[in-house]
Amino acid sequence: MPPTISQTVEAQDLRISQGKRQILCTHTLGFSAGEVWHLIGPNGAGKTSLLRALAGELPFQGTLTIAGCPPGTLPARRVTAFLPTDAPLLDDLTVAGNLSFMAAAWSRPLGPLLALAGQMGLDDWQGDWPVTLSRGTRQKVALAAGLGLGLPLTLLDEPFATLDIASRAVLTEAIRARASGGGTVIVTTHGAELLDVPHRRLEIVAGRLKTGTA
Ligand SMILES: Nc1ncnc2c1ncn2[C@@H]1O[C@H](COP(=O)(O)OP(=O)(O)OP(=O)(O)O)[C@@H](O)[C@H]1O
Repeated sequence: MPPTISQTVEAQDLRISQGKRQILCTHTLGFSAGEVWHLIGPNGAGKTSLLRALAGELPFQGTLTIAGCPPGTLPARRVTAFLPTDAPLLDDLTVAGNLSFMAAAWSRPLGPLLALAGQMGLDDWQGDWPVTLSRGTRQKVALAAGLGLGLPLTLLDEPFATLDIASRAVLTEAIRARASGGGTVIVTTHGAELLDVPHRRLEIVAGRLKTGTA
C-alpha cells in the first residue's frame, strides 16, 4: 500500500519560470490528504506549469515538497500520478498491457484499474494498440491507469476535455472516491465539472496563487 500522508504538498516562497520569465509565485501553500483542489486561471496563467513542477518535470525556485521529498525524486514519484493532456501510453503494449504494466510498475493491484477502465467503456478495447485509438479513448486508458493506482497525489490537467458525457460522470466519481480514500487531487478545468465534488479553489491571479473555498 502507498503510505498514508497527511500533508501531501508543501511550498514556501515558490517561484516557477518558463525560460527567463517568472510566471507563478506563492508565499506558502499546502495540500492535505482527502482534498480536491480546482486549479483555475485563464489560458497561459500557469496551470500546466504548476502541475509539471509538482510532477518534477519543471524546475522551480524556493521550497516544494511532495510527501516531504522534492518533486521528481523517487519517493515523490512513487506517490504521484500525473495525467497531462494527451497523457502518453506505451505504444508497444495493448490497452490491457498498459494497465497491467502500470499496476506492476507501481506495485499496485490491477483490479481497480480494470474496474475504472470498464466503467469508462474500455472493455471492448483491451486488445487494441494505443496508436489505433482515438484521442478520447487514449485519455480514458491513461485516466483509468492513473486514478486506478490510488496514489496519494493525483494531478489531472484538463481531464474532462476529451471525454464523452458518460465517462465525465465516471471521472467525477473517481475523483470524489480518490479524495474519500485519503488522496489529494489537483484538477485543472475551464468549466464547472467539479460542481458536485466537494473541493477548494486554487486560482492563479496575475501570476500569484490564491486559495479559496469553492
Ligand atoms: N515550453 C515553454 N517554453 C516557454 N514558455 C512556455 C512553455 N510552456 C509554456 N510556456 C509559457 O508559460 C506560460 C504558462 O503556460 P501554461 O501552459 O502553464 O498555462 P496554462 O494556464 O496551463 O494555460 P492553458 O489554460 O492555455 O492550458 C504561458 O505564458 C506560456 O506561453
